[in-house]
Amino acid sequence: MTLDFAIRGQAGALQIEVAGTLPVKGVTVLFGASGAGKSTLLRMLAGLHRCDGTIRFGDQQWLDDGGIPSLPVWQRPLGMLMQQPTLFRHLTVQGNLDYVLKRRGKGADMKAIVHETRIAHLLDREVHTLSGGEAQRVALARALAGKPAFLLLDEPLSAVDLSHRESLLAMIKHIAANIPVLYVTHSLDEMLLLADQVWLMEQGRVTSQLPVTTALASLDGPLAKRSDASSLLQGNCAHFDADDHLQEVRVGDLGFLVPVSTALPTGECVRLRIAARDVSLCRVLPDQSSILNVLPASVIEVTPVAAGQHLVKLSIQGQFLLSRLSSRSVRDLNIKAGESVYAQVKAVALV
Ligand SMILES: Nc1ncnc2c1ncn2[C@@H]1O[C@H](COP(=O)(O)OP(=O)(O)OP(=O)(O)O)[C@@H](O)[C@H]1O
Repeated sequence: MTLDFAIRGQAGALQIEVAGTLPVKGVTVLFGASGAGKSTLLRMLAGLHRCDGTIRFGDQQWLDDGGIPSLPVWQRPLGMLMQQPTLFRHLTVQGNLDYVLKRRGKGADMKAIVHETRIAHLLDREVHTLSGGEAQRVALARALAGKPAFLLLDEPLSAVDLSHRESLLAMIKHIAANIPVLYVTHSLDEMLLLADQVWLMEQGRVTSQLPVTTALASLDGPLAKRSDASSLLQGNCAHFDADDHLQEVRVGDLGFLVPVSTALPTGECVRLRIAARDVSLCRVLPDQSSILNVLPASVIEVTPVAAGQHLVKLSIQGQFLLSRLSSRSVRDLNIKAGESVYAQVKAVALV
């Protein structure tokens, strides 16, 4: 079942008009400048901000221009997490969960949810005694208790301190394997870890809806223009060299060597994150280099991105890799579309 919508509404002076189909699987990251209308779009979908148009989930009509009253917020099978956890402060953690269970949590496996969100030790606590990270985990558990068909997450890590972000992100990633998520963030790290799709939002409009690998590598898009522009490659784990702690990851016919502390299961599907500034190019295969990953690639596109800097989009086994080079190197090496080169990848990480 998909969530299909074509809605419009007003947020102050900003007119929001968006049509889309939220994929039924994985994480769709909604990305855009501050004030683009991301939070308002989520609130519109949830029924918390007035809008016109249509929203349909399978055969369930949530909003209809034709005059059918819109489905009330609490009847929409959505779980929502805001920047600040919105819990009832006069209730305990258990009280907050019970509140949802009474209304729409019929059949929810609370044992599994409490375990998944690691809040068993918090159930008797008063909400006002929780840390930001703990409160957000309780809010996540409460969202899951309503047995949502979709999760709408609006910068859920912004009130969580750094030390708890990683575990909450891992939790969200795990949950997203079963429940589709629309996720608002400004963070490239979060996008690289979670996103399957990226929707770019500008001034109340969604201007592109792309797979994350394509969005990252779109040279005319906002992600490639960032100084921390990065690529994601999909691969499968192969041999682990226990002596040097290097995990081989096969990307098509090529193997990347990735430093890891422990071996990953052979065949496991992983993502490789490679910053554009960690990729340099050479014309011939260097015969003596400290760089472990030197791989043949072909140039797709070259564009200037900043003073004295060019971005090169490469194809490597049919996937995209970005390289940020000095304009002088681009000129001296005569890097242009269609050329064959070697990409020297200085740093690569598993995400
Ligand atoms: N209830 C409201 N009344 C008036 N203006 C509003 C209202 N809600 C949002 N706005 C305005 O609408 C615009 C979009 O706000 P919104 O919070 O949706 O943007 P955003 O993309 O989520 O931004 P950020 O990334 O900073 O959270 C902003 O200019 C905001 O001030």
